[in-house]
Amino acid sequence: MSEGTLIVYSGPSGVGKGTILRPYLESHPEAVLSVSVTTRAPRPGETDGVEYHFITREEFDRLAKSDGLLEHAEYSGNCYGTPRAAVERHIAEGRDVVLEIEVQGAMKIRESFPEAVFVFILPPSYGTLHERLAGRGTETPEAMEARLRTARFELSHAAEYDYVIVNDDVEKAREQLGAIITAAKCRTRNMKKFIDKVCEFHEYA
Ligand SMILES: Nc1ncnc2c1ncn2[C@@H]1O[C@H](COP(=O)(O)OP(=O)(O)OP(=O)(O)O)[C@@H](O)[C@H]1O
Ligand SMILES: Nc1nc2c(ncn2[C@@H]2O[C@H](COP(=O)(O)O)[C@@H](O)[C@H]2O)c(=O)[nH]1
Repeated sequence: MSEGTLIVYSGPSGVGKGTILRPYLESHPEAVLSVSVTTRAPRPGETDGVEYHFITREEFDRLAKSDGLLEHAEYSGNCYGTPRAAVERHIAEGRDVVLEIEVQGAMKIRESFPEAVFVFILPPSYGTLHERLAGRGTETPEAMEARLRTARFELSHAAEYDYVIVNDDVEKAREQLGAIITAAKCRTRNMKKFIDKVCEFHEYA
């Protein structure tokens, strides 16, 4: 069995990452979204263990110290991290794993998993990003300002990703994401074990 593909998926808050990704996950049961741990409070409608594992700062520090996180970062005053065990298990089982994480964490994954595929979602403009975040209505005005400030830093790192999708049209962006993941899964570096096995078979056939 070939290993699954690790997909690192980033973009500023409110750009539409969740909106684009959700249907992909629904129609690709072989792909899983890693459920991060966070110290931020749940938003209305969020459930512990579904969108995030909501934990205290003490629990977060313990996990980070015991090497239980693949990466972690601070974002807008809260801590976020990717639980290591579930990701490693899914990849070994041949499942694709999506990490929806911010830029600092993505750069750490780049060092530890250079074979991962890195996708960044861009808004058509900064003004549109503002409108979408405001339209979602989940943030206080202060939190929204902080997220928009962070967005400038994140946008300055977009060119370091393998692929960039401009989310000016949800359907088009969804198609592009599907095409990128399909192509990434065929890369020789993801298929190396499989290729080696086929070559071995031919030697002895
Ligand atoms: N192409 C689009 N055109 C118009 N509105 C959009 C588009 N894509 C997403 N939206 C809207 O923008 C808002 C933010 O989208 P979403 O919650 O998916 O962003 P996000 O990047 O996942 O944010 P966060 O990182 O904060 O969770 C939502 O209200 C969504 O309906
Ligand atoms: N470095 C990490 N970033 C993460 C992780 N889980 C989520 N995130 C990113 O944080 C921001 C804010 O998320 P929100 O749910 O509060 O809007 C967003 O960019 C997420 O992609 C993680 O495990 N590590």
